[in-house]
Amino acid sequence: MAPTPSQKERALAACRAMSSLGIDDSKVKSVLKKLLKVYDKNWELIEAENYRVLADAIFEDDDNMVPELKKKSQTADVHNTGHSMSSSFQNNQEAETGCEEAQMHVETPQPLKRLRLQGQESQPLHPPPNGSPSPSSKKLKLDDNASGKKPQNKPVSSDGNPGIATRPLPPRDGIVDKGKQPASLPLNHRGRRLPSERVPQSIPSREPTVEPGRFLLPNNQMPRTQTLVIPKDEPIDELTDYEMPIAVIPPESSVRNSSIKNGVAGKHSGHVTVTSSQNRDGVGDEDVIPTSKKEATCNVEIASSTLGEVKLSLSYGSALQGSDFHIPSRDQLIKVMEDKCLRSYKITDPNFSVKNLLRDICDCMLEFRNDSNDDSQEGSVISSSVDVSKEPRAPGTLSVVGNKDLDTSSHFSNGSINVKSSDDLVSPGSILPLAHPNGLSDAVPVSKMDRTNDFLQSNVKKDLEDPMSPNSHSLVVVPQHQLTADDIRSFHDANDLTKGEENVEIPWVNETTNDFAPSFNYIPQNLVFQEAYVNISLSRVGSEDCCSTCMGNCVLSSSCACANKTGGEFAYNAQGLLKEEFLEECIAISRNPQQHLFYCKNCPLERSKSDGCLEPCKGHLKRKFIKECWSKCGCGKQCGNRVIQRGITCHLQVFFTSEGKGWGLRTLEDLPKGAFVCEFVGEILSMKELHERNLKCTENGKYTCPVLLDANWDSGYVKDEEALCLDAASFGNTARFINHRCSDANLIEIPVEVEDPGHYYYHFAFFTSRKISAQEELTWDYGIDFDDHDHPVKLFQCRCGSKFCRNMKRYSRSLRYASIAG
Ligand SMILES: C[S@@+](CC[C@H](N)C(=O)[O-])C[C@H]1O[C@@H](n2cnc3c(N)ncnc32)[C@H](O)[C@@H]1O
Repeated sequence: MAPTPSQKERALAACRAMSSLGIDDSKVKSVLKKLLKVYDKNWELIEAENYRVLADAIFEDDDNMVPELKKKSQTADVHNTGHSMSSSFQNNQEAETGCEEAQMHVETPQPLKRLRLQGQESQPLHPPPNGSPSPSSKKLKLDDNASGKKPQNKPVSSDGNPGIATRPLPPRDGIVDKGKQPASLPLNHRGRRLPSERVPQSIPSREPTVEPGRFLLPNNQMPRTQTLVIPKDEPIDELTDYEMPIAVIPPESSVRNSSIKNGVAGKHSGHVTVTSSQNRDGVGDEDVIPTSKKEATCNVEIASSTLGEVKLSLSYGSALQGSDFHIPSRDQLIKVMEDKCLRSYKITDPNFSVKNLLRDICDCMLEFRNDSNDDSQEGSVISSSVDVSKEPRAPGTLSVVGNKDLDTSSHFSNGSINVKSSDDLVSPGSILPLAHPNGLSDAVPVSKMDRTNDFLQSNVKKDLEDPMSPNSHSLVVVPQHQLTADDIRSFHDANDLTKGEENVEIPWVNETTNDFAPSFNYIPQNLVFQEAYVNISLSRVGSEDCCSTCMGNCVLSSSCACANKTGGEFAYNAQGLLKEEFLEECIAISRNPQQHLFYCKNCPLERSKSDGCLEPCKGHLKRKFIKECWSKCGCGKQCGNRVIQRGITCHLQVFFTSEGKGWGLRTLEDLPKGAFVCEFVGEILSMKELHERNLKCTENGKYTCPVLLDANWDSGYVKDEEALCLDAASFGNTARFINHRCSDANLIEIPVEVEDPGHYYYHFAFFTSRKISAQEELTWDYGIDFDDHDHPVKLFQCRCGSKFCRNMKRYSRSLRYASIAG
């Protein structure tokens, strides 16, 4: 059909727009013709977003030219090949409509779906002029499921994430004895350290340690975590001020052929990754990760530090170190990149440039600066750069460090792009999570940036060795998934999810998925939520409840009033470990609960359900208590009968389990039998409050993580506000990560009386039930009866792996019955 004059004008305008992209008129016209047909002459759609649809169609047509030609030659139908729409477009249409005619009636957005199958997520969306649905926005919607976004493997977490089953209630044989969820403070058996003595110990680890916050891919893929790539043993003081590294763009084929992994060049390839992760001895961890040529990949990292730095780092593996590799000029690089953006990602906006893109990425990241970061110290300037291109062992590394005012116009020489970076110093403190713009990899590098203009070796070393150095601010891993406001608010420092609340740092790592540690508020001590009555007063501590006449270390004496309350003997020996006999008794009670149950006449748990019909008590475990010395005692703070009060002293790590249990807790050091690990800390709730929370669980998906403090419910009528539990779902400590294991768990929970002689409120402390090796996961038996579907907390399918697994038995039993019945 002959175009009307206005159509002609529009066609000319389209040709002009496309010619600015280097596309010739004949090509434009042929594709335009098809588009008009498909869009029923809806020019607005074609003109929208600077002829984006048209450009898409042309590029796709080009992309498919070769297969199309092949196909046509096979079918001996070669005419019009150069003028057809993309073969995939056409083939799709043909498949869907069956004939050319039908294409005319296809709804306008439909072709767009096909036209934008790849990499369109990040393209700007502008509504079309006539207010009709934007092709791109429509496309985004349509492609939601096909966007290639990696589905997030949601961790099972007790903090309210779906899939988290919490709550261990009492168990065995239908008897409710305790419910629990992990959380809490780790203390060490040798826990002599005072809270004030926050001197870190070195963390012995036998296995390759995983840096805090690092995400590692399974199957021996390379760790994503990386830091400044600094050549080992390489004189860093030769690095040029302000020069930003860069260099090496691998041949197109190399990039294309390499799967995007988080390769970090290692010893074998001559690369060394130095991270700022440090243990408490202040010794910087160095992770030298070898990578084979086969594994050589490109790796994209984006990170920021509390100093307001933004670092973009592109690195390439060893395969690129061939003799024919050369560093391109900046102009070459930018031209190739812009061409690639145009061709591969269909970015047709004339305002687009790679430089702007880099600047925008840095700006976006800096937008995440929080309030504390805004308290910048005036006058301080960070300008740092590393010219990695000078580093013979790390050729292939392209890094851009950006600050607020990224100056991409800086000089360029000898194959390096130099970026001046500067920003006001940001007060140290919080670490900012940042969004990852390209979803390539989630590395979390940690880097030490010198405050002065030089990135001198001496300074680097100093920073790496001194965790208190003002420059020792870790950059943060940027996970692949989009961060929610919740993520950002609750982001946990990978080096210490306790946020400094404990005597020791407790890092977290995820070697399995891209998820952050769950969000919750870390509290080192139990806190009353609202209604719970916790009566801690000195006047309630009678002379029989304290050893006011003692001096020094009670454990060295034969007995005292406090020991009397623990059954006549101290529970701890002189080394601060549980005495064997005491521990074995506790273990026996836990493993044979049926023989140690009591039944309340008026069970607070049943009462809390308040559904008008009071069910009989299902039973609670009668436990052995430890009575520790406290403020009214005459002994000193160093008394050996004050173990759990000192808090966590052993080195623990939160990690993402590979067995489908979500996050878990493990020890980083060998622990002897009877050692205190941590206390279960959470909000202190009345049973009624717990019940109300549980009712809301199904609505908000946030499951409680409770432990009943029911060990004293046999003492008579327990008032509602005195029947307590601890919920660690929102406020808790490290113990909230301890997973359940049926029967042969390596931790045992023991009630400890410190402040309240009444035993309505007590501490719920975890001790090792056997020797535990470094790297072993810590577990305890929640006491769950997996057949009891009546208790208020969601059950989970147990993956404890124990041969005594109660859930597994039930499962296999039901299978057996099923097969008999069948
Ligand atoms: C207190 S939380 C423990 C930490 C939890 N894994 C997380 O990711 O936050 C208890 C929850 O962990 C999971 N869990 C604990 N032990 C488990 C086990 N043996 N098998 C499967 N899931 C388990 C369940 O979802 C349970 O509700």
